[in-house]
Amino acid sequence: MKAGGMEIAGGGTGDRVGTGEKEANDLTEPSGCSITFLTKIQVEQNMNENTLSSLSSQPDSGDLSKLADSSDIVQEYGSKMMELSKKIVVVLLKCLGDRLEFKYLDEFSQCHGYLRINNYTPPEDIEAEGVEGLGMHTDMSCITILYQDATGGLQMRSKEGDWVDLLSNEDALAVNIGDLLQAWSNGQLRSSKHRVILKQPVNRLSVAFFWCFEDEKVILAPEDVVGGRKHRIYKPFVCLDYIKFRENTEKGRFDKVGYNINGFAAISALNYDENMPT
Ligand SMILES: O=C(O)CCC(=O)C(=O)O
Ligand SMILES: [Fe+2]
Repeated sequence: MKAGGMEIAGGGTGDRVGTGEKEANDLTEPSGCSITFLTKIQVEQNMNENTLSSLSSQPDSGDLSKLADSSDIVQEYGSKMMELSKKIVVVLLKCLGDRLEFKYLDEFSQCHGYLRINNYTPPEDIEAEGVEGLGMHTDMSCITILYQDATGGLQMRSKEGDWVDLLSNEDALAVNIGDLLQAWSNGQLRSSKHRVILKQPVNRLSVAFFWCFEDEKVILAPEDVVGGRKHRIYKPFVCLDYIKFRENTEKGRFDKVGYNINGFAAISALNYDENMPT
């Protein structure tokens, strides 16, 4: 589908909101990274009880329209997110091993950024336990940097399987590891399961910045990133193939997370043990 002059993968729960198509509002970063800004979003209606809806179907959502129209602001925000993503990945590489930030930063030099503005409209007669705005999923990115407005509602799933509220703080950004980095790090960095629960009868806005490897990149955990497991738990795969896999299997499945990186690239069912990142 097309929205705002850009093609959008409608209905995906992850981050693939733009295609490789270059459009007028692409920015090329000096480092060789590029960013695609989506100034309008469109997510298929009725994917999730009509709570997550498109910008274009919400002409009265003043804040969102203003944000989308202010392309200078959107571009500046995207550029800052690109810079921040690079800084975050340096920290993550340092955590993975001594001097790995020098050795492997180059692997991320062609990363793209996608910006998605999510607008949630809950029903007026919302019940106390709330309504699901976005079902449990993992992001397909390397990392996602997320802003949520004061309404709150973002929840992370703990290792024990409990949902933990990520309290809203308009001065803070949340950072998620995505599936691509989970695979690249041989599962040492875990892609977080998350969802959105709406508890208040007010519109909710979030801005998600997805930082992703280039489509054609073959993802294979480097030898000294493989870590304590001593063997790779994911077979090599082309980034775009995983994105297509998710798009195909998730259409209409906002509430399912079964089709994740483990299902796509885990080397064998034997790897589905308690140590397997899920
Ligand atoms: O709206 C939120 O807080 C979360 C959005 C999200 O997880 C996503 O767009 O992938
Ligand atoms: Fe997400």
